Amino acid sequence: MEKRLQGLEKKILIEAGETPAVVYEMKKQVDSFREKLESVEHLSWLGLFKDLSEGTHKPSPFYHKRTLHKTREECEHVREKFLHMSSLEVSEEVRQYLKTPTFDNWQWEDAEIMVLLQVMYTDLDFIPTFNIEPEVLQQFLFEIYRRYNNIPFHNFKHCFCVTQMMYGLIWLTDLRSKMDSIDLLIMLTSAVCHDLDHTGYNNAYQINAQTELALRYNDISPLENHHCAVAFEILERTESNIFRNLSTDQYKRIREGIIKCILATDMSRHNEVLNKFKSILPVFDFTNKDHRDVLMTILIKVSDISNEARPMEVAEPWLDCLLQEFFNQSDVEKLEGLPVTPFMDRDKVTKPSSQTGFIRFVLLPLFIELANLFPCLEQHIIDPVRKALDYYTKMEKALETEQQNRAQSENAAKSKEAAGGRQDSQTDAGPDTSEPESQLT
Ligand SMILES: Nc1nc2c(ncn2[C@@H]2O[C@@H]3COP(=O)(O)O[C@H]3[C@H]2O)c(=O)[nH]1
Ligand SMILES: [Zn+2]
Repeated sequence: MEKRLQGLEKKILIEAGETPAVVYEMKKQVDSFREKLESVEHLSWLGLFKDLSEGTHKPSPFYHKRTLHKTREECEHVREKFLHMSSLEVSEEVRQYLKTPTFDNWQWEDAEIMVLLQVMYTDLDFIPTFNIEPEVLQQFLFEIYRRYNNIPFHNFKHCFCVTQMMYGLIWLTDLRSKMDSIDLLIMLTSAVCHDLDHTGYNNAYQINAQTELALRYNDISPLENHHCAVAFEILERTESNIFRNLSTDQYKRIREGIIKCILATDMSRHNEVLNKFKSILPVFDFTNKDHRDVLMTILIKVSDISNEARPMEVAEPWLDCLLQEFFNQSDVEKLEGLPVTPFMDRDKVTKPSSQTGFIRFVLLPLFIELANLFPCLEQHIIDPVRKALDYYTKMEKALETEQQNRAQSENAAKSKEAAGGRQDSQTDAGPDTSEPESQLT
């Protein structure tokens, strides 16, 4: 509209020699319309962002500067790179490294990540077992890449990390000898799909803001239901349906499994899922389907929150990304007058405070139960988490000491200032009788 108006203005200017008042009026209306659109957060996917840096809070560095969804150009560029690279052989060294929780995602760009996901499907023998055509797997992976948004944390790289941890756990625990291929396919594909089209605002926000998702799913795990629905939207299309050569019964079982796994990632169900696992642990039986189903939900939950099980140089940038997304949500909650999610509030949370509580009360209790079933995991996922807890506990103490020191020196400076002020006023008013020295003089 703006462009057409500019064109019209130019034409009139050439023909009439000056801009008529009616054009000025129209320009004013277009400006005010743009302003209106830019201030409406829920229209952000139009690419018309309200820049939160105008507010009193420090702006999130890039969150609002980007469009939520990937652009067509961005996708095509990555797709071309991916297709080009997918024919290249991935070295044995990388294939082995990919099976370990020490894998560093930050060293790989998105097209390479897609190749690595392809390697996972290949090395778990899914291609021949389920008769998956390479082009269909590539199309599936491309759609997955496309439907993760440009947000700080719940993005395609997070999808990869969760899937890679799941993949690592499958190898470390030798699950291939304990569960059948369909279960493994369910686990890996659930991890790939588990946060599809996340917008960077959690369920509490969805429900409080009465978003479209909350309305659609009646406030019941709106996000997880959506991630799952998007997954099956992709799988409904023949060209990206990696399950298209399976029997109806196999497809049914896979669909049921994926739905269970993705819905279990809703953290409001954390205790429910963990308690179920604890109750069957003493009698855990791999031949029991119910037991295997619960284990699958635990494995996806562990993978989903496993950043702190990674080396510090991999984990710490993830925490920055998470806090960026958290702070953005709480900023928006404040702006919209919604209840502010306490653990996302930049005025209340610090890096170490966020991690010590999370590791103590959420991560370790969950990881320890999984390690009860698979003691070999202790060194791979529990030891690094304990190290991280130690690191953040020390950081928290250092921060507290620094705050105390700062408060003390501020108080000292204030008292000094007050004393100086008093002395000045006393000089004006006459001798200070309270001071021994002045009494002597
Ligand atoms: N504080 C903290 N929270 C985490 C971490 N990893 C995951 N989470 C939380 O766990 C949640 C898992 O589900 P979500 O992806 O919805 O959102 C995630 C975050 O809220 C972490 O390292 N630190
Ligand atoms: Zn996730």
